[in-house]
Amino acid sequence: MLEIKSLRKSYGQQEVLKGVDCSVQEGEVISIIGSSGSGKTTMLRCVNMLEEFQGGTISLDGEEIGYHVEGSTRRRKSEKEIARQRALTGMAFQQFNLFPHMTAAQNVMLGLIKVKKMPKSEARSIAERWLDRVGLSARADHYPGQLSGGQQQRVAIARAIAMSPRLMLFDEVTSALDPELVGEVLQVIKGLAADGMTMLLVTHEMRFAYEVSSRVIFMNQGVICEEGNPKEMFVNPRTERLAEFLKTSSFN
Ligand SMILES: Nc1ncnc2c1ncn2[C@@H]1O[C@H](COP(=O)(O)OP(=O)(O)OP(=O)(O)O)[C@@H](O)[C@H]1O
Repeated sequence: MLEIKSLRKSYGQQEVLKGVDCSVQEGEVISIIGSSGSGKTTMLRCVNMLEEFQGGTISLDGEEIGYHVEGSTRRRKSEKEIARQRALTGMAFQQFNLFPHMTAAQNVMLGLIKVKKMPKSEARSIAERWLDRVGLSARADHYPGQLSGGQQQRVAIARAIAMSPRLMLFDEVTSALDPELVGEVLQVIKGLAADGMTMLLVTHEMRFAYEVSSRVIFMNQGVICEEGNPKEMFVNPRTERLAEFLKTSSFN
């Protein structure tokens, strides 16, 4: 469903993605691992159209998405087109980015009303359903400031999924959480994986990547260095780089 071909992305003179090729099939749960600065977050941000890229293509269900810049000109897309394409992928971030003056339910409803043009009552019932799914039905009318970090992250995940994206992107969603709150968020992601949602996760939680992923992608210096089934890869890494990375990671 997702096809990334020869993706290249630079920030100024620094080339961060140096030709990434990756295809994702429906229902796959893929963890992207690798040391800091290897380009994991940048890759997700290109897919979610938060970053421009200079080379390659990203296609979702055969449709080319993303911002490709050729020389100094961007392939022009209308705002409407960008909003529609961005809604094809949902993204949850390390920082939850909830609107503090809106309740949990209102945060989830916002995109449904503004982007999907849904009537308020319908948006509310979808928000309630997803908040219930992430274990927060009793907190629907609480403001982010009244919720723990783990609860806020679960609202952020519910907000992204309520938009019915084809693909969910998770960018280190547990990194900003106190250790005792990590489990509840990982549990929600595990549940979504069990439901068959297609997802790409950037994570430093190696044990989680091992348990939940159908495939793991190891990135190093802007390229995919190794990929495969975590059960094989983590036990018998083919490359020295992955072996070294696993030694310094939390996987043991
Ligand atoms: N907005 C930006 N402007 C300039 N350079 C950036 C920007 N965002 C990221 N970079 C650089 O791009 C490189 C890749 O960053 P990226 O965040 O994709 O790595 P990562 O693998 O996700 O790392 P981490 O695990 O630390 O999040 C890094 O060298 C980073 O400093």
